[in-house]
Amino acid sequence: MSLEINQAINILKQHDLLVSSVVSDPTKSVTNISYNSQEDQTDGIFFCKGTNFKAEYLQQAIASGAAIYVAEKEFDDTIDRLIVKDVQKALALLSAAYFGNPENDLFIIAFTGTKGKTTTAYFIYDILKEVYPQKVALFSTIDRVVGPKPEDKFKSDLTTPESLELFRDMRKAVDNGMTHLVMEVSSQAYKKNRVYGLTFNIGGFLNITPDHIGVNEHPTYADYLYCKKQLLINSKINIINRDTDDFDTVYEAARQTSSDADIYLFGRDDTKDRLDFLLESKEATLKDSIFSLKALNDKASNLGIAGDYKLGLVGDFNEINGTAAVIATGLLETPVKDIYNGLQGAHVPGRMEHITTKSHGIIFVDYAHNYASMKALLGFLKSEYPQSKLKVVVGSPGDKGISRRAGFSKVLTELADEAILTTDDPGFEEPADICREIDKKIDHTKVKTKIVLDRKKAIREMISESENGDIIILAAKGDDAYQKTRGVNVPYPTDPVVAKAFLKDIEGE
Ligand SMILES: CC(=O)N[C@H]1[C@@H](OP(=O)(O)OP(=O)(O)OC[C@H]2O[C@@H](n3ccc(=O)[nH]c3=O)[C@H](O)[C@@H]2O)O[C@H](CO)[C@@H](O)[C@@H]1O[C@H](C)C(=O)N[C@@H](C)C(=O)N[C@H](CCC(=O)O)C(=O)O
Ligand SMILES: Nc1ncnc2c1ncn2[C@@H]1O[C@H](COP(=O)(O)OP(=O)(O)OP(=O)(O)O)[C@@H](O)[C@H]1O
Repeated sequence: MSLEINQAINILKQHDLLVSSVVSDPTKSVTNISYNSQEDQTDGIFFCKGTNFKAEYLQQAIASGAAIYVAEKEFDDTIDRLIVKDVQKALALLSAAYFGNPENDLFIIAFTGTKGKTTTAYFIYDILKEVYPQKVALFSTIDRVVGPKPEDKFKSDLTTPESLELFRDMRKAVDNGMTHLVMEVSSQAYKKNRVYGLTFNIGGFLNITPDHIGVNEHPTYADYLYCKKQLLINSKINIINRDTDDFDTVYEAARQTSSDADIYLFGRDDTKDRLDFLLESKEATLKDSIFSLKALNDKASNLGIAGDYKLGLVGDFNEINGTAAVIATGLLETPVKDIYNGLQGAHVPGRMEHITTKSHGIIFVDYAHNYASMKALLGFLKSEYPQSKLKVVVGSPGDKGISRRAGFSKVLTELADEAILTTDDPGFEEPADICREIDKKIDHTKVKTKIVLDRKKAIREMISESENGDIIILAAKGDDAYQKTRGVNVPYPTDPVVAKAFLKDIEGE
């Protein structure tokens, strides 16, 4: 991979990002790209970016071979440099060019939403794999898949990677023969310009509720919404949940760059205007749910996807994600039988996984980790199993999503019977303080609670204290295999592994 400095300058000029440049030989090409001084920089272009960036990092980069740097201010006047208005935007544009614009060789489907991005991305991935085996890439919060071999699948660090890694992994995907990419786009991705300059073939909007608001994320809900809606402004075809909050704002964003013919609206309420697909729940059991999709106009009928679908994942919210996936894959003219089969067999690690026990009720492991998702989850379980006690093991992270704590107090009071409050990624906060903060706003006349900080112990206690008829919900951590504690990812076996190991001890195979 390489990038000629002339080309870099032209790209920056086209986007009105270049402030000044000092370049000895513009025909020279760099053969390395990095924003981390700890990496090799031989003949490379180095980006000075980040809130915690220090001038000494550039000196390290120069010492290890950087040929030119890109920054928002002059840190050093001894080597070539491009001074830009926005280094994150520059990083995205120049990374795309450096890696040979792999985005042009991929059909990219991207989804955003406060909740359901990962689930919808896996649904689409599992459906498309039926039609394009070994040709579908996935960039999700859980895994990144850039090729068909086992080593082409690895754990993600972010929901949407930094632009350099994004284009690097797209390049790998294209070189590995991938033709389609399904990805999640977080609001932070737009806030940090990780996807700057990228146009998506299909962009989907699932929902928005207040979340990710705080010092390290979005200053206000308005900023969160602004960032989230950017996905639709940057997508050719749009799929929107008609029932989302702030629908008018979201729809207007789609209309900025797409005509009505390229905007597909789905929802559960047929009295709402402009609806293309009506979603109706038909049947739900402990293991699966059946929903139907009705086409309400010619545009929708033309996709040929109306009918019944079965999901191997319960939760009425998953029918919303499933519908979005059916429409997205329908737009690719995927045969209905493949959509049906892919959806029926879809599996999302840590999302509504259920574990049956012999005499301790049913255990659900789910990633629900704010008021809206927990309300959807507990509300669904309550309506399906009105006679059962809902017993929740949950914690809330430190250093971020502070509003989730009050959200948990509220939703546990509204819907749970018992709760054990425990540790979940405490970061630099004391987990006991976080649990107490949740506990003090719970109405204890409605729900019985206790605090058990050791998460494994909390899970074991809840299982020991439950019997058939009870529903245990291990919430908010999904398949996470670590506890983020004081800057370190402390290994943790995952909730399902802890639960299954304990059941084996007390119930045998
Ligand atoms: C607050 C924030 O968004 N930070 C992101 C950002 O960090 P940054 O650019 O400010 O970098 P920094 O951590 O301040 O470090 C400074 C710079 O010095 C460099 N450095 C550092 C040390 C050294 O020795 N040499 C060196 O060159 C680093 O490489 C970096 O470029 O860019 C980094 C990637 O380059 C991200 O990893 C990082 O995400 C943080 C860790 C994070 O967790 N962000 C969360 C909030 C996030 O983005 N979440 C969303 C999901 C939200 C949702 O669920 O919807 C996501 O997309 O994952
Ligand atoms: N459409 C939806 N509406 C409300 N809640 C949902 C929806 N889809 C999933 N959930 C709930 O949210 C949890 C997280 O789902 P998922 O991982 O798919 O969302 P996400 O948008 O990727 O979340 P995050 O950004 O927090 O990683 C699920 O475990 C489920 O409890």
